[in-house]
Amino acid sequence: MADTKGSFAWIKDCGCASKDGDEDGASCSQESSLHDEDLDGQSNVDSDTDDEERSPAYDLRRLPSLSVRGVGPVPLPLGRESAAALLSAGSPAPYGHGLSTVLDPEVRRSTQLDAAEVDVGAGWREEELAGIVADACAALGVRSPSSARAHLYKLLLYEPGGHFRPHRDTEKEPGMFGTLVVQLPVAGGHEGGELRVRHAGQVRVWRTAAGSQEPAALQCAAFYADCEHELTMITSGLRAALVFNLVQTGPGRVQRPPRQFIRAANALTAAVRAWDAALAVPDPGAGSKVQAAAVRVVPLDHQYTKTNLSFGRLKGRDAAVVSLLHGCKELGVHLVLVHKHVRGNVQARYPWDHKRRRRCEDSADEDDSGDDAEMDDIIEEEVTTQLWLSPRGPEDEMSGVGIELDDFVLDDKELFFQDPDRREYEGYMGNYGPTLQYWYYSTVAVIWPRSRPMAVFEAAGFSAVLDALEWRLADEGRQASQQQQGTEVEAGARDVQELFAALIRLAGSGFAALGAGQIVALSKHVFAGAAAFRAHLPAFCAAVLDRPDRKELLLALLPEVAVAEAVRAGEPHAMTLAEAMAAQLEAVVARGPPAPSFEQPDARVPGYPQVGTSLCNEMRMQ
Ligand SMILES: O=C(O)CCC(=O)C(=O)O
Ligand SMILES: [Fe+2]
Repeated sequence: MADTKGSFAWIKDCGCASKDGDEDGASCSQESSLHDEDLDGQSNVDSDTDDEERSPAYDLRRLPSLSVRGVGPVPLPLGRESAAALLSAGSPAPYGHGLSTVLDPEVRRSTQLDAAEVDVGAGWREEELAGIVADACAALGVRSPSSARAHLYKLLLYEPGGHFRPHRDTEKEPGMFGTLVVQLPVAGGHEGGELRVRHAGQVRVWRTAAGSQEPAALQCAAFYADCEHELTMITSGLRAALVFNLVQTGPGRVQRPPRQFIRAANALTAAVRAWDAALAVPDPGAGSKVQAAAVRVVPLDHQYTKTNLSFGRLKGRDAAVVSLLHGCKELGVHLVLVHKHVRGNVQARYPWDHKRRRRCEDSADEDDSGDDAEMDDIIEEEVTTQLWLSPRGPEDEMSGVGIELDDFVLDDKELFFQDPDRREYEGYMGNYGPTLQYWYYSTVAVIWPRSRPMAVFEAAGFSAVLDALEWRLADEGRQASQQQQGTEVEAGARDVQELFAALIRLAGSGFAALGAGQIVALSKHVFAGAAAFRAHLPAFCAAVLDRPDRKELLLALLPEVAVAEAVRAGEPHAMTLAEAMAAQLEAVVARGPPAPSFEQPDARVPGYPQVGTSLCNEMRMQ
């Protein structure tokens, strides 16, 4: 299964000889400079990495023939003089903060040279780098490695104190899916500097100092750009690294499931058929709408953005899982970006919080950064879907569907991690206490039995189905005016019927269960829609007449164009509604005219208060 598993980070060390007695317990052997750690810090070597550890190390590869504009050729390993020249040619490296880039040595301290200044040599790029990229792609589980390229982004230099706090890399160019770091040999090497890559509760650690003194060694790491990573402090020496964007070129192709998945694919098909069959049998005991819904949500491992989400460009394990789902003919699949936004009050952690507040206001130096603030009460929380993607492309119609996807997650898995992906703190503002905002991002595959094409709308509820129905009907009109081909029109008509059937199912015991607004909205379809809708007319009218809110409903329904026309044409069911309305009016008339009243309780007559007062009094004509 080697080509179906995807690791989130790949680290290729130098392969130099093992040394005993390394300070932090790690030797620079291949086995020990690569670690997986659980989040609690327990280290355990990942047995999956055996293969890569046996393959040729990069000290067998040629070093780049580095040349830097304004500095000239830079021999490797990097000597003291070239290092000084590079440091003075470079500039402090900023980091991305929201839409801007910010210089803050607390967050990032290193010197950078832009790709445009640096030449690694065409030969090295085409041969050695291409090999490194191929290895990285194999280890990361990239499904079409032949279209992956590494584009140089920066040359980075870290002096003692250099570091980069935990962050995720933004997509710096279209198709970017990961980052490749190639560490260059520097005379004397460096101490400190662990690259720690976190993903889905796991951490992979590269002790970059191990082997950094090897004169001909390249050490590399690659990771998916959405994985949080950090470089801990360099404590001595100098670290030099080329950072590349890993990019997929060309359009990603929707993948077929790997051959090893045949058994899983068969099992999936059988499971979907059983699911579909179970849905066809109404089960009054099934209770929750979630159980009965024909939709399930499969959370993906990685995060994606509107620009890089694509069936053909999924990362690691996600690619295999989605190819399996998409390969199942019985299933419909969409990829969906889901965001959760939470705003809340900040936990008051100190009994003297009020004093703290005053001190914050008084002193500009006081730390009100909120770095250690925690949320207390939630003021508002909202889960939204940002993009629905089918294998054909974005499905705009779906983006407005207010479906609570977190209700439908397979195996009751959590859709969002406990830690937010983004947080924003707002300190004390006037009379308001500090607030925190959290954003959580998740990408999911939404699946449903293909025999129920409207399952997502149905799971979202009555209004979603009704909106979809009206949208389709309007679309049908547009298609008819554009003289669309027969099969498309048929497919549209099928969708409309399917939606209407979903509406009736959602009404549960029938129209009686619907809200008044929903009844009015439906009336035009049952009175003037396609034959399949009109078949429901008797049940619809009977339900209206049976309802306790019959009086208001009739008042709202009879002026509706479709209903009024049916009455004018003498349609029998419409006539029962009109007659019921007439009976109600007769009852009102029989009670005689109401006593007219001229009460004006809010009357104000400026300058003539006594007139105003008398208008406010009860003034009935007897
Ligand atoms: O220096 C490294 O190894 C990592 C650098 C990094 O994370 C970045 O440039 O975004
Ligand atoms: Fe980074």
